[in-house]
Amino acid sequence: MQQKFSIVPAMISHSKNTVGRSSSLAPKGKTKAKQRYLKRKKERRKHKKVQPKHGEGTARNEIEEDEESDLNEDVEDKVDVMEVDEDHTELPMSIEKPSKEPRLEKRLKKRRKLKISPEESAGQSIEKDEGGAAQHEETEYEVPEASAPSRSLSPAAALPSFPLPSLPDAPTQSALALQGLDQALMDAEVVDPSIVLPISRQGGTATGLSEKMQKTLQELGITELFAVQTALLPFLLPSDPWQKSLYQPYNPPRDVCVSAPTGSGKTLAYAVPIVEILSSRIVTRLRALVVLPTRDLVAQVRETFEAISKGRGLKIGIATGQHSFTHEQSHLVADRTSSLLGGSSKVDILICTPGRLIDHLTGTPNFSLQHLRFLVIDEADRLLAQSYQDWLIQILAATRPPKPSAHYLLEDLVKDANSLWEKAQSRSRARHDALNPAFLHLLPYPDCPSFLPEKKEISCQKLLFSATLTRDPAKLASLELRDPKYFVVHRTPEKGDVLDNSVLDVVTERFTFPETLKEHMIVCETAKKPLILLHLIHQHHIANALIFTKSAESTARLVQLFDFFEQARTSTGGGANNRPRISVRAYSSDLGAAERKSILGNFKDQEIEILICSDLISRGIDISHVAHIISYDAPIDMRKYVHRVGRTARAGKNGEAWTLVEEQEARYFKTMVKNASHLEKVKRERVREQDLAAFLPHYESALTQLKEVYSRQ
Ligand SMILES: Nc1ncnc2c1ncn2[C@@H]1O[C@H](COP(=O)(O)OP(=O)(O)OP(=O)(O)O)[C@@H](O)[C@H]1O
Repeated sequence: MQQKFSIVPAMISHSKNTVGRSSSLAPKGKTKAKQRYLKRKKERRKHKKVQPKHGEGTARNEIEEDEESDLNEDVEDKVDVMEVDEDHTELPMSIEKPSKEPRLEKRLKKRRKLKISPEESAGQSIEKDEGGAAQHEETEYEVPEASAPSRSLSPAAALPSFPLPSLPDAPTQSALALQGLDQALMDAEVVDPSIVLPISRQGGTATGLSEKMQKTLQELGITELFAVQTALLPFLLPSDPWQKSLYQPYNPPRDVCVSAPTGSGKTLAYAVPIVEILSSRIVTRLRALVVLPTRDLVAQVRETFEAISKGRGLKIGIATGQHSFTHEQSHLVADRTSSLLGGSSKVDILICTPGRLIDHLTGTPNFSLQHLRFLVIDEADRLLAQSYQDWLIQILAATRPPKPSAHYLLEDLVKDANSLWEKAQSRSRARHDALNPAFLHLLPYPDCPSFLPEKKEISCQKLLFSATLTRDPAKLASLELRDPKYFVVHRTPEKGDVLDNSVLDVVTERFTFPETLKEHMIVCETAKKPLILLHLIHQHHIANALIFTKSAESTARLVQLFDFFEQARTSTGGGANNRPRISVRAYSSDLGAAERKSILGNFKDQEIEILICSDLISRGIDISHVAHIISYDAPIDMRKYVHRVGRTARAGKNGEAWTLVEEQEARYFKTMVKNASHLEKVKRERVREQDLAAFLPHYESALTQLKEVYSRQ
């Protein structure tokens, strides 16, 4: 009995403030469990007395057995205490310390330590009733595993053994990628990039193009349609003339998302149908809006539109912030003085950057998007990542008719007669001409109810394009696409490809690269990178190249070093080869818009051989003679890599891409490319020390000069 009580303080002694009555109460209140326990104990004692006769138990064994039995008792005591507690019998508060068995006491002390819960260790006392429950839980888990089987008297079934917990198999990468994916993307039409379709002037039906357009394209040297165009033109220009009509309020067109490699002709894929459809318009309204991320791209796309819309009478405008706001306003809107509910546009097609577009939406009177038939978002993934003034939300709101205000007027009539009067006044002052049918309820007189099931859906068709289209469901949802149709221009799977699902490849960023592109990488020491770049350019006679750095600052520094090197090289007779001094210029956001335009013009005219640039022109820019791309600073993600290298090998031309990878970046870069299943396409090149030797003297002289310049600054 003493042993039984000796265990109780072990469970509660750490809680000095526990409330309880005298110990004499506990033995008296024998429960059935206690009686069972005492019976078992008796049996065990009997059994022990018998044991020495059979075994050769030493004194030590006896002690161990004793301890074991104590432990078993300990366990059972705890069970008893639990039962006592369940019966709401309070535990004894003061218990005598056991006078014998120091080893057991040691073990108990150890266990006491283990039993201290975090709250208690923080000095909190536990109320006995509440703490009791907590202790029960502890007690159950504290039973040492080894001692569990020794409860020989418990029935085996009382201790069911459960299988060990095991982790389920992780879902495959492809399963994860497809989770939450838009069904429309899963049902995408996959287009083989090698498909071409001749533009024949006789059989116009194959391409759906008008005679006029075929003639224009052929004059531009375009004799066949590229893959993305063969898929998109029939979709946007169906043979049914009704579906080609300017507005389709009863059968609004489906929205379109296109993922196609760099240089595959996406611009013409949307520009041609827009020009074809808008050509039937009679009055000028803003009917096509093309949003692009940079001014340079706006200028480029404008050239394309102007080239293919010759003789159509369509007016094309741009808004990029390059000119003053009033200048732009005067080019976009005909009448800014009177209030026109239908807006007043001077252009049919507007190509713009999102920031400037929002400025006009909010600050230019009579600038309206209610007549939009096409909303094009090119480089969609880049633009959707940009949240400037919630540009997308504002644009979409401007294309939608405001909610009919009939109820509103009635309710407001009661609430605020004054404001209603003002509204009615301002509307009646506004001229109502040119209202889109879906906006007719803006008129100050009531909307006549009709028995005809008249739909008033807007006919604005959204067209999204990118070489690295987003799969982000949230971003796609923000576009409020109407029954979207996806086109994915993707290489057909090669033998041995693990994944042969093109859509899966797109969503897992296994992008398609131009067939005509050759890729290399050079792993090098950071300190030797500039020297290796110079060697590369001279060794491979590189010209018509874009060299990408990580920032405008790096661009400026590298250009200066390059200039000093060329100066040193040519002043001593040409150095390693007799190549005349290479003309190199910087192109980054550090330069003003006019200077950038002029530099880009000079590069296009091949007056500048090499352009060292930041990622400002890594997207979309189309310069046909670019033969080499050098990533002086390795790109940090696959999308950036795709767009950089995509500035060459465009429209079926050959091109080479080089990436200089610093030793410490090599692992990251290789993993990135490997994850895109592209590593085998990137050939590793090695540069030997002796190859660099010829460039070293001029390089060192250039470095010294550069240091001087920077120390002066
Ligand atoms: N059918 C065609 N035949 C010949 N050249 C074409 C054809 N379609 C487009 N091109 C030319 O291909 C080049 C690349 O086209 P475009 O700039 O539209 O590519 P992209 O797919 O938009 O590339 P990126 O994703 O890099 O912006 C342009 O110079 C364009 O004039």
